[in-house]
Amino acid sequence: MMKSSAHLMRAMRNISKSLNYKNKRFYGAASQGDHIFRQLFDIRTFTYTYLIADKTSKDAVLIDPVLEQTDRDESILKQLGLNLIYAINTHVHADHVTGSGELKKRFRNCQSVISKASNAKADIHLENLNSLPFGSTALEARNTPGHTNGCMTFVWHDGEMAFTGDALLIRGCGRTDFQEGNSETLYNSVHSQILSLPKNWLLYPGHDYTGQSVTTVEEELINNPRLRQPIKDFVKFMEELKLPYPREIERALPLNMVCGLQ
Ligand SMILES: N[C@@H](CCC(=O)N[C@@H](CSS)C(=O)NCC(=O)O)C(=O)O
Repeated sequence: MMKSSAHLMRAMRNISKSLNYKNKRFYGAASQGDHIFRQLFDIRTFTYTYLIADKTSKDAVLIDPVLEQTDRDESILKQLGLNLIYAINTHVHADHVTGSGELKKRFRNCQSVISKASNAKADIHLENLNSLPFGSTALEARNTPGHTNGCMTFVWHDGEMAFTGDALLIRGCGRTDFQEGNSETLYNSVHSQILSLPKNWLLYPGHDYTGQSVTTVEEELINNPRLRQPIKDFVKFMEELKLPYPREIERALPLNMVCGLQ
């Protein structure tokens, strides 16, 4: 009996080691340590929204909220007793309308955030390497153009993770055929600003169309079929992608240029 429980403990330790799980690491949801983290999904547009909050100050941020999920986001924030201070957009989305405008109406301390390079209207415009502090932590904003000119990736050093928007998707990347997209620029952004992070850091995408939720720098360096290629092959691959335009592009772009419903 003693032997088998020791065996079980050893096996469990090995499993957590192989998952690289430390108390500090978060996957889909966590509330241990000083922070709360949630990965939320909009099934209609396959969009991920991320909630990060500081447990002590109760200050919270949402990355890439979706308009149609505002009731969900409001409920979670209120149930957890959080103050939403930033509704952050990784870029001007073409496939869905941001929830930023509606969230601002429901949370009076909430400010909309987007990159300066996006040329969109917002309360806060970020430039490369700006820090966005909340509670005792902060997000670092990195310019990662290529999918759009104004795309930003948000690096959360305390969580050892980054939110890549549509620059890097799991085993994929954002399309580069509209909104000033440029595949060479995207390749250089992803390699220099995202895949240069420590290999075990977690990467959370803006969308997933295949049922996956999280990856790591190392996994993408090895397995990303687009980005592990030399740049010239990547550019050719992106030229041949030929995806249909997003269904909601005509509704989404003008509203997202002013950070959602006003
Ligand atoms: N079918 C969806 C849009 C799918 C799409 O184009 N996704 C974009 C991100 S949102 S602009 C993308 O970059 N996809 C890359 C890929 O390889 O799929 C809709 O109609 O909304």
